[in-house]
Amino acid sequence: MSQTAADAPVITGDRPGSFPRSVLAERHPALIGQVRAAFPYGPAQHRALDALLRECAEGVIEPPGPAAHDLDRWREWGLDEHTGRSWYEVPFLWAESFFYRRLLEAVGYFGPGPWQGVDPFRPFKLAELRTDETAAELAAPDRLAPLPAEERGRALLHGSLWGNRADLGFRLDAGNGGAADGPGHPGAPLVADDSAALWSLLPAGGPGTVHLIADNAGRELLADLLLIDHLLRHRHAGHVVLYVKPYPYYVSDATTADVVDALRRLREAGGAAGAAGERLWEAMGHGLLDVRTHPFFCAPLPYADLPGDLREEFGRATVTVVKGDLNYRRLVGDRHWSATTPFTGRTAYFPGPVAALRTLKSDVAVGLGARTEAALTAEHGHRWRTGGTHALIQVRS
Ligand SMILES: O=P(O)(O)OC[C@@]1(O)O[C@H](CO)[C@@H](O)[C@@H]1O
Repeated sequence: MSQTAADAPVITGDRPGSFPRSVLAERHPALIGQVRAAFPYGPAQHRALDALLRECAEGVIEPPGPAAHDLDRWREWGLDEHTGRSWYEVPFLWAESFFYRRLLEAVGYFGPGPWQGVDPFRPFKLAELRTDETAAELAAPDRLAPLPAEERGRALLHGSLWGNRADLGFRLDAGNGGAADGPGHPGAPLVADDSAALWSLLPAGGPGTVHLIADNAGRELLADLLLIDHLLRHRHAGHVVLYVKPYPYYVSDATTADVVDALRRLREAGGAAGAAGERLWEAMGHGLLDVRTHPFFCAPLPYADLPGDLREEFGRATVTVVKGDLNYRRLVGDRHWSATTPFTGRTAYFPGPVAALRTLKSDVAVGLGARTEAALTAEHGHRWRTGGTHALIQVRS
């Protein structure tokens, strides 16, 4: 069934027991606690964190101070309209984005001062680069090495897709600890799989430009970088642009510093992963791999509101690959769509071919077959949408 925005309600946290409500009421306070415990913050930062905690628990949305560096930008993004309202009643996407903005402000990230630029999530991201799971993933390219390039490409695409499950915000929920034991794992059937269409946009030897809008640092980014190396090495793309966040966001979203950490981790891994790390390091030096960012990547807005400069950039890409759940919400619109609403219709506005690679971790889903949706709901209830156990690849050529 096709649907327009007018009949698909915007997702908010107003319903007790709903997924967004649990994020706002439980995940955010837990995150404040984790960040506080990870740094020797001073009294002013503790007071600001206490205030944010109170505000999340019982209060209404407060604006940033009048001297905030980005006040005008947030005004354009709906601040005046949402100030003074409950966190639960404003659009979920807006509330989450603004929460991360406020958390960074509370710990002094935006400065001026000695804590300016100190990423409050960095200890968690660095720890992830040192886990056994990460080490196992970095050994995988050695096992893939004897396979034909096409098969390796498919495996690396799936690695990048399922890498999206390694999102640190998602793992804050106690109930999500078991996601790894659910039906989802690399190789499990996808709820939608347009990967053939994706590969047909990227024939080997083609001079294409791939734009990849990154999601999480750590394991997901390592897998993305291995895929990018494959695309460049086998000439599926002559140029790759990797878009990252301009500041820490949704706990583990990748920034430029995280790309550097990931490239260092790849290089020290040795073997096939290490060789990929060396090639990527050089590719950056030669401008074959560009890392870019833009304030819009931390905006509480859908991609339908892309600013003109990004619209032009994406319009020039052979394909833009959009990673992860949050980017998916922004790509199709953070609304209660019917799951059978066509993906092609929802992304028709996008200025060029676009591919979504995402594990399902929120209420939003479009582009599924009616039978697929019915089977998923019969087997898992609502949980297939939010549990991170299912994944999709959707393409609009
Ligand atoms: O974009 P990602 O990393 O795949 O997922 C981000 C995410 O965990 O954060 C939101 C809740 O905070 C959810 O909508 C979504 O599942």
